[in-house]
Amino acid sequence: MLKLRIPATSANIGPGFDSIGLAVGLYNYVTLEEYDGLAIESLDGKEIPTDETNLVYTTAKRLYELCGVPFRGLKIGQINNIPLTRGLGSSSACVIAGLKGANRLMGNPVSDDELLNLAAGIEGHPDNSTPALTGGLVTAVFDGKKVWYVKQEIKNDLRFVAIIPDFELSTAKARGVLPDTVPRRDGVFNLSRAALMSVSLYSGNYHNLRVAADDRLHQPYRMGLVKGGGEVMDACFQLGAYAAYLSGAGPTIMAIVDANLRDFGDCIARRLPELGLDGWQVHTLSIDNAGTVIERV
Ligand SMILES: Nc1ncnc2c1ncn2[C@@H]1O[C@H](COP(=O)(O)OP(=O)(O)OP(=O)(O)O)[C@@H](O)[C@H]1O
Ligand SMILES: N[C@@H](CCO)C(=O)O
Repeated sequence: MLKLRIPATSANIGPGFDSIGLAVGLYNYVTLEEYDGLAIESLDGKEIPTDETNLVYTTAKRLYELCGVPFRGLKIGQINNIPLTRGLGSSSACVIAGLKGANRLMGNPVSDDELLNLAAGIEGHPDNSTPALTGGLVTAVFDGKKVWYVKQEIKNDLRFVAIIPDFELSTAKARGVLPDTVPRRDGVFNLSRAALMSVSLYSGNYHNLRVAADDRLHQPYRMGLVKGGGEVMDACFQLGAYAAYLSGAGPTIMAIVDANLRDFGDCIARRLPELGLDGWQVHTLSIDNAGTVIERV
């Protein structure tokens, strides 16, 4: 039996739509073993699909088929700490668990880079799936077949404070509100900031982050789907965050704060009820530079 640990991921980081993402220290755990049939158990009682539509199962089965290895079936156990459909890469975590786990069960016939290509093909974009496997800060291009990427380990002097609404927002719905074309000035606005975000996080030039996190490609269109999101962003800046942005497709708001700002998470959690946002959760997370780990064989 295998046990995998897969990190949550935060994609886009403001302007890097479909191209920049990072992994954080919030983990799903998945056990996998070959089995005659299908048995999927949610070990923490969270509601997940336990039939043949389960994403860990479908991706694992797909890799067996791609490799031409007879597929008997799988027994899967899941601990699901990454909240579903909240912009923290829950689907990528399943895809990576299925691919990495199946590959190991078959004796590792496929390279990690090829697993990343397959994962991006399944997800449609590489900004969650790549850091979910590699960890760290990832800047990536998916050309439809291959992911061209750089992983950079970033220092542990930042905290990523995930402010998670009590409602879901599927990636499909959040992509559905985006326009097909954007003005050239918005393209220039974003590409300059995406480059600045990537290099500023890596180099520790955190004073750039507030400007670098601004975006005109997706956040202005999606914020209408996140009731209270604008107020939460304002509160993050009042409390001293370097930056705040819509994590992935939302609805989670992610604040980037200095690690020395130890009470930021408590302060924002106290502010939420004042904004009428009961039921939201706050997790203060560190960068995960390790990526997916096979903890036990
Ligand atoms: N632990 C899990 N077990 C099984 N299926 C899951 C699990 N987590 C997510 N999924 C599947 O992935 C879907 C959510 O994917 P979606 O892309 O909408 O959100 P997300 O990955 O959390 O957000 P984002 O891509 O913006 O970070 C769920 O509806 C479910 O089908
Ligand atoms: N880049 C993706 C991340 C969500 O999977 C989006 O914003 O739609």
